[in-house]
Formats: sequence, structure tokens, C-alpha cells
Amino acid sequence: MEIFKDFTFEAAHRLPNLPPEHKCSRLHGHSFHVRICVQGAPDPILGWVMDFSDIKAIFKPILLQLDHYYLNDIPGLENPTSEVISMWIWNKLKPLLPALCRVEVRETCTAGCSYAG
Ligand SMILES: Nc1nc2c(c(=O)[nH]1)N=C([C@H](O)[C@H](O)COP(=O)(O)OP(=O)(O)OP(=O)(O)O)CN2
Ligand SMILES: [Zn+2]
Repeated sequence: MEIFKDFTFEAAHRLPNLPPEHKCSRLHGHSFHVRICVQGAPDPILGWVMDFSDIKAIFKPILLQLDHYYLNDIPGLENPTSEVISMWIWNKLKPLLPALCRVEVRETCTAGCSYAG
């Protein structure tokens, strides 16, 4: 079974490896959406895989490294595509949350990335 907890963060970025005429090479911002997915069997007594609030507590310090920052300034996010952000979150979160099975990052309502390690 898989459960998830959703988060949002506000941040600015630009994609420096694109040609200058591409709109995403210019500085712009998003309300990013992040979905943290955790896999496991529900506990027979508690009836849940993991407390949602525990996912929040574990992920919050990582989220705070992104919220209201210029992503390109963050080590590892020099080219902050959805794909790179998803992998960055995975690499930081997996050691703290071994049951992590997928990280989803949405830049807009219609575009995003799903990464399963
Ligand atoms: N594979 C990827 N493609 C694009 C990424 C990305 O991270 N991975 N990022 C961007 C830009 O950051 C852009 O802000 C988001 O792209 P886009 O969906 O084109 O944004 P729009 O809101 O303008 O989309 P419309 O549906 O056309 O309005 C670009 N590509
Ligand atoms: Zn963008």
C-alpha cells in the first residue's frame, strides 16, 4: 500500500542551460507542489502505514531549504528542473525515510515529475 503527503513551497528559478530565447531561461517563480509517497503495509492495530504527521516532521527541514529561495543558489540545484529537484529531494529524504517510494514535484498545475529512485 502507498500513502502520500502533499506540500507546497514558493521559489524562484531559471534554467541556465536553455537557449536565451527559451522563456524558462529567464528568472521566474512557481508555487511548487511536492508529493511524498511512502510504501508499506498498514499496521493491524493502528490501521495506517505511517502517521502523516511523521512524514511532515521528517520532510519539513528539507522543505525549508527550498521555500522562498532562489533555487539556483542551492548546491545541487544549479539547474533546477523538476527532474533535478525531485532527485535532490529524494537523495536528502531517503536516508531519513527509508519507506519513501516516490517523490513528485509539480511546477504548474499541468507539469511535473515523478521520481522513484
Ligand atoms: N522536462 C521539463 N521541462 C520543463 C521544465 C522542467 O523542469 N522539466 N521546466 C520548465 C519551466 O520551468 C516552466 O516554468 C514550466 O514549464 P511549462 O509547463 O511550459 O509552463 P507554462 O505554465 O508556461 O505551461 P503552459 O501549459 O504552456 O501554459 C519548462 N519545461
Ligand atoms: Zn519554471
